[in-house]
Formats: sequence, C-alpha cells, structure tokens
Amino acid sequence: MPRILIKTESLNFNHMIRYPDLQIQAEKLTFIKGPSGTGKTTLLKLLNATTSPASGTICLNDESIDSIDAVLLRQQLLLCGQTVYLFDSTIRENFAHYYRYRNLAIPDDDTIQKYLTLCLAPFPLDTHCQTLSGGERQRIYIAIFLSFQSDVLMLDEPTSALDETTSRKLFENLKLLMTDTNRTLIVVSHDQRLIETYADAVIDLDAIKEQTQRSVVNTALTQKEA
Ligand SMILES: Nc1ncnc2c1ncn2[C@@H]1O[C@H](COP(=O)(O)OP(=O)(O)OP(=O)(O)O)[C@@H](O)[C@H]1O
Repeated sequence: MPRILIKTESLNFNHMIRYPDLQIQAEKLTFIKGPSGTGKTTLLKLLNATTSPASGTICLNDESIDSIDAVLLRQQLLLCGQTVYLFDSTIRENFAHYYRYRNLAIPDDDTIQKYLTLCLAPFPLDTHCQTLSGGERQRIYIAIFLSFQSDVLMLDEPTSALDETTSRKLFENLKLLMTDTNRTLIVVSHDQRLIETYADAVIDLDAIKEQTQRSVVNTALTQKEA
C-alpha cells in the first residue's frame, strides 16, 4: 500500500487559488502540470512554507507543517526554483557557497563530481559558471540541490533550458537515484513527453480548475498503475 507523505485540505492561496484536496505519495515521482498562472509554483512554495495559505492545512506524514520548524521543513522538502542562482565563480566554489550558507560540510571533489555526472554536467570543478550555457548552468544548479539528499526534492521547471534528449537522460538518472534511495520527487513541468514516460502520479491543475468551476472538487491525484 503506497504511503501518503503530503496531504492538503481546503488550501486557498491569497483568496485567489483554491486547490482541491491533494495527496502526494512517498517515494514516488509526482508531476504537477497545468497552464501558466494556475498555481504550480505557488503550490511548491506552500508545501515547504516559503509562502502561507490564506486558509487550509498541509500535513507532512500526518503532522501539520505549522508545527514543524520552518528551517527543518525546508531542509526536508527542498525546493529548487525555476530561476537559476549561481555565483560568478567556479563550480566548486558554487557548491561551497551553498553548503556554507547551510552550515554544512563542503563535499569533496568526488562527491561533487558524482552529482554533476548524474545531472549531465561533468565539467571540471574549476570551470567558471559564467562561461557556461543556460542549460549547463541549470544542470549544475540542480546538481547542487540534489547533493543535499533531502527526503523530498521539489523541482520547478527543471528542463526549461534543456533539449529533449538531455531532459530524458536527466530524468532517467533522477528517477533511478530517488528510487534507489527511497526519496520523493515532485516536479513542475509542462513537458508532456517527460510526464508520460516518468510520472508515477500527475496533479493536473487545469483539470482541477475545471472541476472547481463545476463545483466537483475531488482529489487531483491520477495514479498510474504500478
Ligand atoms: N506572492 C504573491 N502574491 C500575490 N499573487 C501571487 C503571488 N505569487 C504568485 N501569485 C499569483 O498566483 C498565480 C499563480 O502563480 P504561480 O507562479 O504559482 O503560477 P504557475 O502555475 O507556476 O505559472 P507558470 O507556469 O507561469 O510558472 C499568478 O496569478 C500569480 O500572479
């Protein structure tokens, strides 16, 4: 029986977006899709309390996130946003900056290289990030977040700067790693081919919007057959 990791109830953002009650399974890859402006990014931010709902509840393992320390919550539900923030320094220094910011020991070169390789960015660690392409920078940014090994990794549009082949390879690696390590991946994406190939579950906010308009608000979880 799949374990429910996250449950939302009567979630309302800014009296503007009314989410139906959602359930996200542990150790699965859940995609969130829907047209621009339907509240995909906002949902990720609500889940790790980067932003607050006007009303409604979010539970992580049956515990309200209101009773979880915000820093711990954000470490557990790590959000890798759609805007890539890298410092104008080397790849090694970028990892170091992010680890120092979190007061964590900086990983050794082999570990950094392992995550870069998983994210299809196997560049020398002394490469300056400002010399890299948009897609290369995006992969390095994801590698940094992946390396924190959070229980839940939330990726917002992780393939927006990547071609189809690179996107697929990245997701093959991500899915394998998260499955092997019993971790949960939640991904906002518009890429229907990626969703069809890799999703264990899909939350479609467009369908939700239509359901809401018809006042038939049900679970948004479309679970694929195992
Ligand atoms: N802090 C905020 N205050 C008020 N409104 C906000 C705030 N953040 C987002 N919104 C609004 O909420 C709606 C949903 O935004 P969100 O970024 O979640 O959409 P999205 O589905 O991720 O869109 P996209 O696919 O374009 O990234 C938008 O209308 C946006 O303007």
